[in-house]
Amino acid sequence: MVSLSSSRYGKDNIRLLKVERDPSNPRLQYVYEFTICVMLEGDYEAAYLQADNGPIVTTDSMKNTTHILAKKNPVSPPELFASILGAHFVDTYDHIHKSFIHIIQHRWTRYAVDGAPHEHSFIRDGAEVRVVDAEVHEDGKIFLSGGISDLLVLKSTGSAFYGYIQDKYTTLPETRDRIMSTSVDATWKYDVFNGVDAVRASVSSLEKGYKSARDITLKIFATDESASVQATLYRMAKQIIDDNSLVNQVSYALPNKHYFDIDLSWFEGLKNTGADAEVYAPQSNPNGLITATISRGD
Ligand SMILES: O=c1[nH]c(=O)c2[nH]c(=O)[nH]c2[nH]1
Repeated sequence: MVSLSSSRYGKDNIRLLKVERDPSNPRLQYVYEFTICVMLEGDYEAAYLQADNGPIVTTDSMKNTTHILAKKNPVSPPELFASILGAHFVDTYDHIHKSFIHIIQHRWTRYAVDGAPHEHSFIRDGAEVRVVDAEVHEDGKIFLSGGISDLLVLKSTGSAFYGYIQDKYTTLPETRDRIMSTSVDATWKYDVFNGVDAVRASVSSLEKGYKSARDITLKIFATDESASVQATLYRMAKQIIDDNSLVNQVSYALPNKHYFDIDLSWFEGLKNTGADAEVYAPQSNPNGLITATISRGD
């Protein structure tokens, strides 16, 4: 005896790029490139249990729907587009009860030519992406989260690490000045929205959520006299919650990308450790991984 405990299905890696043209100057353009995953949950058990395809909304149709709704709606901010897309499936099909939309927005940053921002030319400045998740229920509730992934940062001073457990397993030297580097993975959750119109009414807060989370991450990374990745992470998350009334939870996953001093004293007594360190050895593995979720209230 077995039973179907849970199931979800959909289309992953739907790719699209949308060009939006300024109404007063069609050469002034904005581009949005997304990779999207659409997943649905509902009453389609017969497809699994009886090989009955009757209740299946095809994953190919999900891809088509994504393209059509991107044509008919604004795609920015991605939180709004994810809500529109997710609501479409639960509103259109009675037997679909929940949809899960995951959007990765790839960075195309307008660049300057002869000192002036160019109207329609963009540069991919790094691997960093903006991420959005929308969980849309048929009763209209929309659970949104925004995020940043693969934002690679490094500071060459302003980070210390000492005072930790010293026991027979410890070899790590304490340091008052080290390189700190991480690839930021941050996620922030919003209060639940009641319907797409409520999301639409909060577009400016969603845009501000993304901009302020990114700015705060970069600013606190740079300015905090860091005692540890843990302490710096907490300050970032707290500031994001303090500055965004609709955000109720922030999570970070911060790999600690180590750069170790290289002892060169064997060569003519060269001093290259501690305060004398200038040439470091980047470590690819293993790496620390510091994670936490910080919530509003208790
Ligand atoms: O900021 C840090 N936190 C740690 O928990 C840790 N552990 C370690 O070896 N180096 C570091 N750095």
